[in-house]
Amino acid sequence: MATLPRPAVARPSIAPPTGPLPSLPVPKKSRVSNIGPTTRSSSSLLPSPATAARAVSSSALSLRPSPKGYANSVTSLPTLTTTDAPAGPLPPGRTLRKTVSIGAFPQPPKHGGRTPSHPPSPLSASSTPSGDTLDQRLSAGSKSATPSRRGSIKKPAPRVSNVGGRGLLAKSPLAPPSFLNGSGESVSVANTGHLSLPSPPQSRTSSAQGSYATSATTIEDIGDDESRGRSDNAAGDRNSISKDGKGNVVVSVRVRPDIGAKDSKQEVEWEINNKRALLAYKGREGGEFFYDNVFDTQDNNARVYDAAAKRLVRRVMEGYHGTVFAYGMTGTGKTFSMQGTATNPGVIPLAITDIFSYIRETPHREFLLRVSYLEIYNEKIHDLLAGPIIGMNGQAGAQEEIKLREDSKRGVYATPLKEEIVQSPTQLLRVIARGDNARRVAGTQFNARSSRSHAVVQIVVESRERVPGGPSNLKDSKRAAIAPGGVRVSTLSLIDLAGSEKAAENKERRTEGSHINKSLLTLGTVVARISSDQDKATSDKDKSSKDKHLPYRDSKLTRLLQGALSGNSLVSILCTVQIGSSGSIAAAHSHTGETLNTLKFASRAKNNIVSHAKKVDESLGAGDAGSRALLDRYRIEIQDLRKQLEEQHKAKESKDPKEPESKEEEKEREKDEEEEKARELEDKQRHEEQMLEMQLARTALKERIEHLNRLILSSKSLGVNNGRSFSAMSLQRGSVLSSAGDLRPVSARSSASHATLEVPGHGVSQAVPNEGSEEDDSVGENGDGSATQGAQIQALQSDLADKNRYISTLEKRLLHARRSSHSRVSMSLSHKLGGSSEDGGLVATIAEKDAEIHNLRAQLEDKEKMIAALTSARKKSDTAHEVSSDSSPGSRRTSNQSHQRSEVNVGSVKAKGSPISPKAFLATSKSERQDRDEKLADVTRMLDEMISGRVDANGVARRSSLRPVTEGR
Ligand SMILES: Nc1ncnc2c1ncn2[C@@H]1O[C@H](COP(=O)(O)OP(=O)(O)OP(=O)(O)O)[C@@H](O)[C@H]1O
Repeated sequence: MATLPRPAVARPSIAPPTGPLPSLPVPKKSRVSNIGPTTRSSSSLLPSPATAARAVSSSALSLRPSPKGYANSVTSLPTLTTTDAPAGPLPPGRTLRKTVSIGAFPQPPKHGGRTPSHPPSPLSASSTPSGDTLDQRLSAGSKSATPSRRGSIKKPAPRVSNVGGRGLLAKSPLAPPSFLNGSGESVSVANTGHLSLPSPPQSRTSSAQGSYATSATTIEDIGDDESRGRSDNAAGDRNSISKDGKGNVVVSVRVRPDIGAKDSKQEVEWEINNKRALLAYKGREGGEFFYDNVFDTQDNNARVYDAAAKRLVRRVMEGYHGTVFAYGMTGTGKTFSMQGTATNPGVIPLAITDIFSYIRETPHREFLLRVSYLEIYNEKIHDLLAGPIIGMNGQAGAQEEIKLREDSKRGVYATPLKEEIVQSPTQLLRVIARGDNARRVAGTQFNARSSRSHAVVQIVVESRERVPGGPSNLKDSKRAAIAPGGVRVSTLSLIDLAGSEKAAENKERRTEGSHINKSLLTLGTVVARISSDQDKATSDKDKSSKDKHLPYRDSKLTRLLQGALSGNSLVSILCTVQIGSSGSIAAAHSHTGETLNTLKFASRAKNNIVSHAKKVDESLGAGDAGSRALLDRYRIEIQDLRKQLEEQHKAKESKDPKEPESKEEEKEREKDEEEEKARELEDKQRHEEQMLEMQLARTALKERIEHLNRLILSSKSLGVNNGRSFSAMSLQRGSVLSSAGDLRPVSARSSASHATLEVPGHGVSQAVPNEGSEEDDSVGENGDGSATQGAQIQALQSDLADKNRYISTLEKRLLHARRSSHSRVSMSLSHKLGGSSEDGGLVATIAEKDAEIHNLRAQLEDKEKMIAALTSARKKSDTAHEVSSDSSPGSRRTSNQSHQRSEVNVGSVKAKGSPISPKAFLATSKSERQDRDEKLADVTRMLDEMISGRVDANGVARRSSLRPVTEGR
């Protein structure tokens, strides 16, 4: 069993599209080697560089009438003659690179339900059920590895009746999957550094045939290739492009090998001269047909591509619209030429290789590629990339109808059509292979896998100048995002037409055939009517009026090709024929007729179609053309996103999501702390105020106590130890005596002595010294205790009342101060008191002060008791005095007078006067005086003890109140 052919270098990776671009061979060099001396030595029919040069320069050839028969039958077709250019030697070793390049290309998948006529992809070998297929592929691979024109010649595969592919070819689940993974899955699109584009949407719906926005003029960018240092041997010398635009249309004829032909006579009648690009029929309707290229049966696809499409593809990359289509009878090799095989890739995969090679060779521009794939089947357009439509019931549903529309900018386009953005050759091939799988094919009389539809691959190429310095320079504005130049949007259309055929026996095939034939007939009609006078001198208005008379609308095919046929596009037409035919003579004769028709079509196309394709305008991101350019959209979107990112970054820098929170928290905390401090301060102030108030209260209490103490001391001094007190009492006594009416100065002295008590806040009568009171003094000093004691008690009661009022006033002030202070700081105080040692200390202080106040009050009460005791003693003394005086009227009177005095005259002895005369007082018995003295001594002792806290005030008023003595009594 043969082994798989191994290329010299690794095949392109079929890794996911997100991976880096695979290492691609350089197709130009590879394919150039195909026409090198080594290859050419194998056969005289091998193409040479000279042939290639001649082929491309054919547009500059002179036209002359054909001397042979075909010119007679088709008089309108001129015969082209040319002169071969000298062949130049090719560098050795290119054969190997060429083989690698071709062999590295994947095979567009075919349905597994049929016997493939093309060798399948070697990468699908493991799943290929047919060993023959594998052999075929290996055979093809071997041939490819040894470049030879024989490599492309093989026996046509036996026909297989197959039905499937949308009802034509059954797509068996066991069908070998394409190595391109053309299973209809969406191709993921990822960033690619090569394209320098962001990850775009995977696909989008857009037009297919748009972008024909420029008016047809002659090519004006001569020298583009030279500026790149590239030469295009296969496509020919750019100088061969005539100014009349004929160089923009390349018509080639490819002869399919027919190894199984039984009628050798057929081949004898034909002359195929690829050097001269001549195809001559020596039969009855014979003639010579000259084209831009004639490929014989041993020319492989690479040769075809180099000569017929390579230059066009390059021009598309430069900004021209280009259309390549294969035309010919069924089974003559259109699909073979367009798609090729794994070992003999056709125009489409080679173009894809070239596209990405061009991108690599053009670092100063950035590109975006999107691809769509449609077919026209029975005059209906179907999207081959849309995938199966699943209806509500889970079954296949109908695809949305695709219509052709036209506008002045985009020309004729199909919509809605899915477009997929591709970023690598593999990805692009996968997408196309997926469309191939969806294409309708069926077995016919002449082709086991006949294309039953016209298939149109459209690759939209967007490109723009790269901005120096990278995308960072595109920060300023949207306008800057598309600066310095606009975006070119050009379209490469690669079309594999269905083949014309005779009426088939199968009704379905007949229906298909009728549509195919009708559309091809329309195409022929349009091509036949296109005047070769359509040159650049023709105005657009005249041209459009002419277009209106052409039957483009008679078929969707011609409608879709209108832009290309009317001159807005570079055009390359590859007509395929088969010379010789197996079968009967009649069939062979019919076949020859079809071949001649194809040749006639090619000749008309060659002569009539004139393209004045012009490099498309670069859109500046505005208008319809600009709006179609995804490159602009993405760039602007990138710009916007970048701006947003920068703004977010700036915002983040200025206000870090975490920092602001922490700052806010910190501020909050600081605020709280400040508030706390303020509260603490307020609390402190309140404390201080409280302390101040307490201090004030304490001071007031102290003052009151001191006052009371003074008062007590005075009371003591009156009757106990203090001689001076007695002196004072004597004064008091004197006053008492004076109050009796006889001793006026006593009153005055009494007042004076009373004033010495210094009772605050009490109106004191001015002391009037009485010089004549000596007697009174002596009386007092001598123990006139009775009158003196009552006066003392009265004075004490008066003072006590004053003191109580004073205390009451102080208490009121304290209470008021507390209330006002409490109203200011009560709230903050409540926060601060809890817990702190300072607060605890404060509380303790307050408690201490309260206790102190309590003690003071207790002392005050004791003193009140003392006063009460004094009062009681006085009463006893009075009672005793009354008892003693009851025996004499004088004494009773004195008692009455005294009682009357005590009741009425409390504060002013002087006012009432003393009813007791000193004599009466002195008349008291000695024993009584002694008794009084004893009692007075007892009272004095008791007072001393009470003051010192040793005596319990039994039976006296409680301590709980600070009532004035007068009230308490
Ligand atoms: N140049 C060629 N060399 C070798 N085999 C060829 C060549 N051209 C065509 N064939 C073979 O002929 C068969 C028919 O070719 P193909 O399917 O490409 O014809 P077609 O023109 O596309 O037919 P249809 O119009 O019915 O689709 C295929 O098996 C293909 O491999």
